[in-house]
Amino acid sequence: MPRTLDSQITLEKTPSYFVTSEAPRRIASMSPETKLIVVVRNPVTRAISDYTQTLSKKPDIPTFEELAFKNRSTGAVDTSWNAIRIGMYILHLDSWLRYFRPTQIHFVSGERLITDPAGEMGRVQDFLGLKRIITDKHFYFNRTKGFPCLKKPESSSQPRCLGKSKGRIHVQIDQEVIEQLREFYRPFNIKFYETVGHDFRWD
Ligand SMILES: Nc1ncnc2c1ncn2[C@@H]1O[C@H](COP(=O)(O)OS(=O)(=O)O)[C@@H](OP(=O)(O)O)[C@H]1O
Repeated sequence: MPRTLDSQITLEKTPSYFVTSEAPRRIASMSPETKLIVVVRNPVTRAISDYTQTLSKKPDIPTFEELAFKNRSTGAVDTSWNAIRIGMYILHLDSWLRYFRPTQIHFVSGERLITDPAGEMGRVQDFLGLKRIITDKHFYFNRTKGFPCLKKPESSSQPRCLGKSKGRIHVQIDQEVIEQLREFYRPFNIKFYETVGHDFRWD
């Protein structure tokens, strides 16, 4: 990590930290007062998004249904498949809570990050103890992209949207499969809401 002045904070982003079992201990031993930010979205949508991304790189993989279930007729979900396992947020959170206080962890709603980016960024800034500099005026909704974009990032006078790999069209999944996965995730989601004290309304 780079050194910082007292007036600065260092931000580092690695999506896999949250689901890496050794990460909490290592980060806590480096800096126990670290603040952690995790973006979470409906785990069913997350799994489909994850699969869509993998499929775009490896078109020959089995279908989503084949990977998601150990046994489709009994509805036994394959929790060893990463796309499924990552969305069992409460299991991962439990490992972090062995090393960090709940107040050190902030969860961003992936859904609200799209519908209300300024609101979500406002809460992130509050969590980091920063003045609310990023507000509504920094975002606009780009109809072509179908997502909010930044009006003017610091380094440029041009508007900036996220790249093509963010916000791609998901593969179509049978409604029945979606329902089975919703059922599967419900108890994990409920425990997660109780632990973080916020209902993300995925159920
Ligand atoms: N403003 C804006 N523009 C584009 N995309 C946005 C935005 N805000 C959130 N999202 C959602 O971010 C999802 C991709 O983020 P990931 O964390 O999955 O990306 S990655 O794993 O680092 O590739 C991506 O998921 P998919 O829609 O499933 O592709 C988006 O829904």
